Amino acid sequence: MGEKVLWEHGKSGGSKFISRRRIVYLETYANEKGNGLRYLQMLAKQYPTVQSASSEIINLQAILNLPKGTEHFMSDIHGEHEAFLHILNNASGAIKEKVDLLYSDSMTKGERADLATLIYYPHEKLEEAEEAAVSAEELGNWYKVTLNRLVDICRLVASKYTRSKVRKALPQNYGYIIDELLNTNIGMFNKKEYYTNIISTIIHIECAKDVIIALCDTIKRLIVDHLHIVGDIFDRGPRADIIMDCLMGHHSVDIQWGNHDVLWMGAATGSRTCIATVLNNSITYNNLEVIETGYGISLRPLALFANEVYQNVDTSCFATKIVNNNVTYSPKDLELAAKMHKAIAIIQFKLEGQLILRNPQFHMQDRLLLDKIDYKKGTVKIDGKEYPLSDTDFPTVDQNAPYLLREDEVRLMEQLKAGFQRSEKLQKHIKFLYSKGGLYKCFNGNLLYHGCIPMEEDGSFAEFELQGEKLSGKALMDHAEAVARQGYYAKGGTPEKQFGKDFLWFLWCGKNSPLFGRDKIATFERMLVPEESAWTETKNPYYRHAMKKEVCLRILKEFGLEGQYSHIINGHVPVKTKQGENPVKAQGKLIVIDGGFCRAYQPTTGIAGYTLIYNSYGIRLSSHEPFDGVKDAIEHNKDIVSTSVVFERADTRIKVAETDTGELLRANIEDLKWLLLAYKMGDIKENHNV
Ligand SMILES: O=P(O)(O)OC[C@H]1O[C@](O)(COP(=O)(O)O)[C@@H](O)[C@@H]1O
Ligand SMILES: [Mn+2]
Repeated sequence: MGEKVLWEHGKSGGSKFISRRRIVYLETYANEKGNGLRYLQMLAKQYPTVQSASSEIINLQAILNLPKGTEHFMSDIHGEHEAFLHILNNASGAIKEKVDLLYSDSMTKGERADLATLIYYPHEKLEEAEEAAVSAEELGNWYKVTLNRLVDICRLVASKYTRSKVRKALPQNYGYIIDELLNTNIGMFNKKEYYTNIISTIIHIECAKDVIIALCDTIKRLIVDHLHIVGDIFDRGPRADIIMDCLMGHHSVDIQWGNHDVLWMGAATGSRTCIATVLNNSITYNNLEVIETGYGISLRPLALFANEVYQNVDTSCFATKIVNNNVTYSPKDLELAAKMHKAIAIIQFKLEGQLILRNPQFHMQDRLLLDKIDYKKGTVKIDGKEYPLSDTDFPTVDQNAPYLLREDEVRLMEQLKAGFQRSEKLQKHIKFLYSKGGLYKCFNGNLLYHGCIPMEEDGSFAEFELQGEKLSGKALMDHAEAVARQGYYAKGGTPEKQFGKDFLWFLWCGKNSPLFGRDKIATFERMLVPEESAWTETKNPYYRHAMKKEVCLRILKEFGLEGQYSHIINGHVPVKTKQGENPVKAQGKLIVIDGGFCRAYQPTTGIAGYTLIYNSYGIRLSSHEPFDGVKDAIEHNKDIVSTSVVFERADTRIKVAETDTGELLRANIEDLKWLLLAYKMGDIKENHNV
């Protein structure tokens, strides 16, 4: 746009020039923006005077020069709410870093760890301090020292934001006091007494604890500007619902859906296939709490059905996996869980078969296994090869119509479906996943996705035919996301809704789906075929090709990203650190940050996984030790951030101007300048009465 010329010339003024400016303004602005004037009129409602528009320009221009806000990346949380909250609290080591920065000379290592833990868990640590103090005086002194320290840390983390942004982030309670404390420099003339007086009054009127909590919350709120979740919030671990609640309360977050998340999205929208699979996954880990307590979905119908239909049936192949040794289950509990597990798994296999048969375009006919069972021989034929089965006692399977649900199974699924659809909490969480989530995200030069960009053997982008259209690369991701949305938002009972629901299941485990990235899901084999070679799930060629820098550059380019500071940030695949695997691949272009929160996988990975921090100094990768619970973390001041490596350092401190927000702010500044011109031209009148 001719904006630059316009403003340079503007300096000289003159009536002749005014008319030229007016022509340029009408031509360029109205033509380029279409309805430009109407847009400016709307903008004028927010900035009704020359003065307000000018102030905003100055404000935005100043923000461009501030350091870039910190981004925090987490992935593959898998229901481990305690570990997740812990890493969110300590911002992958970023809080400890600030404590060390300020106090490494004046406090011991242990004291600093104690202070950091207070910031993570203020309620618990305050109780501890209260109990430890021998007198009110000692406690008062502790409050005083702690309040001063927390204000210093808070001031440090607030220093890279505008005062207005900090003010908006302050908690309602005590926000005004914290604002005063943050902005009072005790070195300033006349202010020392004022400052110390605020602190002593806080202690005197017995609200030190509340102010400490408010300060700790403010530090945690300001330390990270934006959170990215690279998928797989759900399944395996105990309470994904608590994680979702926490994300909903977060000030700024985006989510790239993982295969486990879309499965839950499908279940919430009423796909019976997804519901059966969600239940199978949960019962596999004997984790019914998330369903019953978290989402208030009663499993009584399933328990009754399983007890009746699977009363005298062999369920030895369906014993649940117990990962958390702190919980003990009675043999009766375990027996019932195995029956429920078998009942729902068989329903799942039937419904999957129906879905595959009605969607030949998914090319998943090789997963139709219930009709490949030879009950006499006790075998199943998979890809033309016969395998012995460890169980053929399937009382509800009709050999002549193996994919048909029995009437009691239909009734059961209707009850369960109603439970999923009527769970207010689940529906709220899934809506949130739709509003904050997507299949991928381009953010400040990085490309984030959970699984893969499907590829052919030769490394070219794999083509999928979806609803008559051949799609690959970015177009595939965009289309797939649109269909995933259709599954939730299309009108019930329509073919669009049905296809959308089926497609959510396809995204979960479909052949080479961008979220799953494997040629098949071997749930059937893992449960029923003892021969382990049948369990192999072959990864999409992407996982081989993406190890090369040039391939990553090609992927980034496909998504419109290039340059030294662009990376792919991937989840989904646990990094086997124990076997010497490095999360940084393709000469630094690909970072795999499976958070490794999942306890079941920790013995294989060797550590609990990785998270990423991207601040104004560059990118830092943190590795984590397994989390042993909040109690242990508090008692031993555990950070669980074992090592933190700077993986890429910026040459100079990165400013907001260089970020996506910077681009947006520049566009806003430009619009506001046009608005100023419109005021000056008289096309829009100022309004001083607001
Ligand atoms: O180890 P589990 O919980 O039995 O799950 C195994 C299944 O999970 C999957 O790995 C998918 O989950 P991820 O997205 O976490 O990898 C399947 O490929 C596999 O069949
Ligand atoms: Mn995954």
